[in-house]
Amino acid sequence: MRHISTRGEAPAIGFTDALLAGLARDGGLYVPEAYPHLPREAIAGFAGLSFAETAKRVMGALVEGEIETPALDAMIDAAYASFRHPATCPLVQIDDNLFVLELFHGPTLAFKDVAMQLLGRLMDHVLKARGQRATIVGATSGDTGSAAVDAFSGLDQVDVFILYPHGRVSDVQRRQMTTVDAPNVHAVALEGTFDDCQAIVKGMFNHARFRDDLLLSGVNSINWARVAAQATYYFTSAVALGGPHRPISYAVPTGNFGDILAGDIARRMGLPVAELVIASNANDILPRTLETGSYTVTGVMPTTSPSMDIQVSSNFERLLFELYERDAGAIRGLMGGLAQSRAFAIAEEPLARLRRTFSATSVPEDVVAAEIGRTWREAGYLLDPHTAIGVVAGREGLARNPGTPMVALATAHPAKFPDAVEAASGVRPPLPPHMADLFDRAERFEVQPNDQGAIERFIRARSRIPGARAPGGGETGAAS
Ligand SMILES: Cc1ncc(COP(=O)(O)O)c(C=O)c1O
Ligand SMILES: N[C@@H](CCOP(=O)(O)O)C(=O)O
Repeated sequence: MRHISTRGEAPAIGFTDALLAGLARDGGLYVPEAYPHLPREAIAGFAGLSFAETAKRVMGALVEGEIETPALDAMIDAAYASFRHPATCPLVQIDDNLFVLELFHGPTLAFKDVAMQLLGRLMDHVLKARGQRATIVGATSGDTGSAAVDAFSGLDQVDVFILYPHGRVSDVQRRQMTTVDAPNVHAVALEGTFDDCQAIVKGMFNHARFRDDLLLSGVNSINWARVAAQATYYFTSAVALGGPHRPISYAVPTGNFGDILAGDIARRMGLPVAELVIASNANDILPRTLETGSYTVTGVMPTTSPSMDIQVSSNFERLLFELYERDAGAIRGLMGGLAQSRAFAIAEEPLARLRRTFSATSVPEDVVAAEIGRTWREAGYLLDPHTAIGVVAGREGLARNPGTPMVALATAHPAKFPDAVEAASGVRPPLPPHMADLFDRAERFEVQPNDQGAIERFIRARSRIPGARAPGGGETGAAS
């Protein structure tokens, strides 16, 4: 299967090339030329399968033979063996027809592990087979970075540079990134926001000389393999609740639009999904876009759900590509507008499609805290602030459609955000035993200015790729 760029000006490539490429060379994001379709009977046949067995079928369809099946299956088995729950991603019922899908049983306690544990193995496998090295760059508001550090630390083929917004991630998130003593891992505290980190990462991909010298690769959800690997849990949860014989709804705490896009991918692959609800915190660019048709970037507001303190939702571009019926020229126009004036307007028909297939809500801080308290009192279940936003949105969705089961994605373990959880519920969630000494470990990170040139010099100086330490020429790339 070939993968094409949403901007239409990069060559079509296979799955493994898309895996290593991250961002396409025209600045766009890769998507498959056509989504593989899983027949209803095949999805029904997932009933009773383990998470890993389901992943083999879902990822098998998306990888489509580009990696030999025994090798892919072994990597999937190893990835999900790292989870600390026998069901990998269990469902827990917290109210009538309302379920949370716990995605946080992986090594770093957030949903990112589901894809990242597999991505690390896939990249290592492909790089070794090709005899190549890579420099992985990532932007994080806290969770992608910790998951990437865990998945890639100590690997010979890669150096990892993670940019996070200085002072804007939780202490647990920061320490997960800064206390890993592996020479190939570099945690960079950027003096800026997550959007600034993401803009620099995209800018480095758009700087051809730097990208080529450093053999750049990405682990954010701009990487097609990341979002593809997240589709599995929509299948496992839907089938557990009676799918595909009845549609299931999902409320998804959303920032960069990767997790909810994975639900849309599952739907395009044939899974009956009733509603996909975008659940935002006070950084409400997506609910505003659905309401007004105008995608307008404003300043980022710090909240108790810092991983969702995002204004530029990268993966929305993949959805726009579908809403505009794969008109890459139209996407180039919209993204040009975004780069120039921090805004674009969605045309009437694509907007109508967007409103038919998604709904959205923005949850204020006091409501997040109230939901954590309510769910603890009524169900004895402790939500992290991100998950609480999904639960609020899920309750709203259930009020619209009480007969359809609603799954709120539990994207992080409450112990990652103990201060907010304690303030809202009176309970301080402890870290699980494998992380109990996190606050005793020494930290290692470097503060850097919000400047792409400075970050490129920082990376070159620490690269283990022969020749990459020499300063490169050429213009610095832009973020769009
Ligand atoms: C805990 C948590 N919840 C929700 C999100 C939002 O997910 P996405 O960026 O895929 O929309 C993130 C960050 O990505 C996160 O770390
Ligand atoms: N919330 C994320 C932001 C990056 O998202 P990604 O899914 O594109 O990697 C984080 O925790 O880093």
